[in-house]
Amino acid sequence: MNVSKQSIEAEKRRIRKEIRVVKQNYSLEQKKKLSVPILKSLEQLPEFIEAKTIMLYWSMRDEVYTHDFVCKWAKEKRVILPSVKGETLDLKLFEGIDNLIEGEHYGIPEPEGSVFMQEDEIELILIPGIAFDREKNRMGRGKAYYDRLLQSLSAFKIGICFDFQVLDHVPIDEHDIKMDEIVFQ
Ligand SMILES: Nc1nc2c(c(=O)[nH]1)N(C=O)[C@@H](CNc1ccc(C(=O)N[C@@H](CCC(=O)O)C(=O)O)cc1)CN2
Ligand SMILES: Nc1ncnc2c1ncn2[C@@H]1O[C@H](COP(=O)(O)OP(=O)(O)OP(=O)(O)O)[C@@H](O)[C@H]1O
Repeated sequence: MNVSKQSIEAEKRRIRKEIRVVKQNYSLEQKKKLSVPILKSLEQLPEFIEAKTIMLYWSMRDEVYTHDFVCKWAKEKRVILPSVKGETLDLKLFEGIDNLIEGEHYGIPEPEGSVFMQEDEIELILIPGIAFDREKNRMGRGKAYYDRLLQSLSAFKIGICFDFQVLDHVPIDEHDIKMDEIVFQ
């Protein structure tokens, strides 16, 4: 691995640590409250309003809280969630909380059932991240799941986060894929 790649990864590690510390100042309840206005602005974007098939995520404790949002919009739109499959993400249709099972590796709830194959029908993807910058760069948890997934999808990409996750600059390497929009508050 060359020197610049090493320093990018070191910088990403430093940022992940820094953000983790800030997040510890907020309880789950506080994060749920902070998530409400963020999701409100998401719902107002024309790209969101118009999309019929959207990929969301089932939030982990440190992310913008999406559980109620997923259930709400699944009544109006086709909602897809990621399912961890080795080093890649499968896409699966959300068919209600009762059909969620614990995912492999990280235990994130994900739909049980067959893989959603019509990838090109996904119009919008909501993507969590550890940090974003104003150039719409994103860095995630360091496993490159979304970077790999986004290579093959042409949907409108929206990064979502709390305001303290927006930095002046996040380090990027050649694999990192820019967002089309960042929603935060
Ligand atoms: N809600 C949610 N679902 C998602 C993702 C995500 O970021 N958020 N993913 C996006 O890629 C995929 C899962 N990727 C993950 C990659 C790494 C870790 C992870 O390293 N966890 C650490 C501890 C948590 C942390 O780093 O803050 C661990 O298990 O030790 C978790 C999930 C698919 N589903
Ligand atoms: N599309 C890809 N194919 C192969 N390797 C990749 C790809 N994207 C990134 N990598 C490598 O995977 C490692 C982790 O990448 P990176 O730090 O960019 O992940 P991330 O954006 O934080 O994670 P995620 O996308 O899961 O949220 C790096 O060594 C990176 O070079």
